[in-house]
Amino acid sequence: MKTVFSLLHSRRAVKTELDGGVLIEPHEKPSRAETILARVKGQALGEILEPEEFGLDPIRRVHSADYVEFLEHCWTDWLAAGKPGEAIPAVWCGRGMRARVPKDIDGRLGYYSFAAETSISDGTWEAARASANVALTAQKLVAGGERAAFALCRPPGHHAHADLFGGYCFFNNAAIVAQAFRDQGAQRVAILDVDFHHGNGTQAIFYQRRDVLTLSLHGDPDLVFPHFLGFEDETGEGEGEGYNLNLVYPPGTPYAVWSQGLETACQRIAGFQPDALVVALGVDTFEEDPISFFKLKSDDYLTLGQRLQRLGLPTVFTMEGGYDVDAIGVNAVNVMQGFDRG
Ligand SMILES: NCCCCCC(=O)NO
Ligand SMILES: [Zn+2]
Repeated sequence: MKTVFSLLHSRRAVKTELDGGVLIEPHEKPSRAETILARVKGQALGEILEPEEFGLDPIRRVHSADYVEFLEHCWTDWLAAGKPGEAIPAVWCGRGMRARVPKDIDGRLGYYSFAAETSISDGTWEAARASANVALTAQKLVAGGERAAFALCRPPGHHAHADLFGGYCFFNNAAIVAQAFRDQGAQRVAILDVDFHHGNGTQAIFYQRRDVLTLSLHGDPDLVFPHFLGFEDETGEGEGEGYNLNLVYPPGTPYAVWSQGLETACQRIAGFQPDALVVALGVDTFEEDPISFFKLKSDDYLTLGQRLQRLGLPTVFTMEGGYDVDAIGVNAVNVMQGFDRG
């Protein structure tokens, strides 16, 4: 399987993540991508390509123009306001307030985000743009005939809404890929999110649409991020009713249980008969992940890859979460090797 990777991921090197009331070293750090890349090379998974430049149009097919504009200028606006630290949202449009875009950078940070753990600093814009280019390059490979491709994206994307960042995500790479398939003539696309956390952004982007089926297996939002979306009664709206599936699991869930949900999702995908499949691949489902509570083991990712291959669909993998850096390379590449072996 070919991998797409950009060294520009390393421009995303914030020093802070708000966690438990303190600023910690971010879990979403450059060594995650470097470790996965080393494993891709060590396992001779396949050719490694740099991304092509696709510009802002494919991004704006998913994200609002004002949100993209905000992200491009956020850091310089923050500096111009004389702020001493990294850009962290601290005020939001609470219930009963007015959802309008303020002029002030503090107000705009809150307007365009849903969580405070995702700091912004110099280079975040460049890295997020490169991550979307990585995903679009993988999509182009698959649209061009490759059975599958691995978009080694960093920063991740599945929490990003059309005009909201959060959960370490800025551009929703999986959604951008799905929309690119649709814009190139695919009638139906499925997005399967196997990250530990609910793909709230992906769900929201396609919630009223029936051309893109969104499915997510994840930790109970009553207990974990993103807390305010991802419950099993969210099945789509209007035209999209019946085209969203959430499967929620408790602490300690092992592969034996999680894989039953995977099977349910795979059967739903098969019934939808998509022209392409996008897999939002987080491996924070791993038993040792520092911020999650499932109990998948490294070999389970081989089995996961094999099951996905059996769907028989052109497939783009977009890298999402996974924070046990020692294991992330083995776990992520196991999915690809399981897929390749079929
Ligand atoms: N306390 C913030 C947790 C953000 C979750 C990021 C993630 O892995 N999403 O898939
Ligand atoms: Zn996650």
